[in-house]
Amino acid sequence: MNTLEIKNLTKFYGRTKALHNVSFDIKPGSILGLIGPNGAGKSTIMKSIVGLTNYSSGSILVNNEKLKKGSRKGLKNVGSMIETPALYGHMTGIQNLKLFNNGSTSDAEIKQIMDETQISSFANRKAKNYSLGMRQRLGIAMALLNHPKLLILDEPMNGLDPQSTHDLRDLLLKLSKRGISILISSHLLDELARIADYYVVINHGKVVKQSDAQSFLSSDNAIIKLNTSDNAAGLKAIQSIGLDAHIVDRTIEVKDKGTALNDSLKALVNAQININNVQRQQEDLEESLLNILTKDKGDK
Ligand SMILES: Nc1ncnc2c1ncn2[C@@H]1O[C@H](COP(=O)(O)OP(=O)(O)OP(=O)(O)O)[C@@H](O)[C@H]1O
Repeated sequence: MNTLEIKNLTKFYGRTKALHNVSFDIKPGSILGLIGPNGAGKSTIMKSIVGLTNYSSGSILVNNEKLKKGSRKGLKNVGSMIETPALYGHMTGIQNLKLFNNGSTSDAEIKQIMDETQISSFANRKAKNYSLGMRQRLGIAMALLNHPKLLILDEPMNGLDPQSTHDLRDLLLKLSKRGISILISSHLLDELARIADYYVVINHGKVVKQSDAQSFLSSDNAIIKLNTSDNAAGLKAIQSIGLDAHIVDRTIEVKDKGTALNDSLKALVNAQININNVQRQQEDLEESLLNILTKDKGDK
């Protein structure tokens, strides 16, 4: 059973179509990174799940239970922090936490959540005096109340310093190992790449790609970098067998497809060019995303 199933979610803001037939699932204990440019529709998906906005059509199931549009019923298993957390500024962090406890979280569990999100040192101060990072951490603590099976976090690393970002990453990995599923959006793609098991790429309200993290990054976009005794002649030899190659920063770069590595090496040996260095460079998440978005533009 999937923790979350979104099917054909479509949303109009007035006449603007913000989401168009969006479908994806999250399995128990997995972390799904929702990525895409500004205005792509990530927050709208998250808000639709937690009933902060009414979607126009489609369905959302949490633990096989279909959510009613605009209703919070069925959300007992969902903890969320979307945009800036909704805090009562005149109340302290602990008071805010206790207010959002529906009674199912014991004091000992609240203490554990405070320790895990590292808010104990400022939990007795009024929330209106918190920095952005403190607000984020309290927001995450609130999302962890009431034993969620699904966590929805919109840009949770916003405003966090490097140490807090690192700690949040560890916490999210720990939670996923406990079986909690996580839907997370972030513009910090390097950070996301360290935790996500699965990615869904949204562009102009549509899912343009979804895949597990491993195949997302090992898709046909790796590059072979070759340094040889004569790069100009080497490039010619590699291009002559039909491979896509260029010289970048005094290195021959070959698009890694199929048997490109073997074929390039053979071509160099046949042309009697010495190979000084060979590297295979995997594309990172940011490059993958840019490639997908560029391709999506080209398809239009
Ligand atoms: N309340 C609203 N009224 C009208 N249009 C809206 C509203 N909220 C969002 N939109 C539009 O819906 C589209 C999707 O916005 P959304 O906030 O979901 O994008 P996002 O991917 O979360 O972007 P960002 O990365 O900037 O947070 C955008 O075109 C946006 O202008």
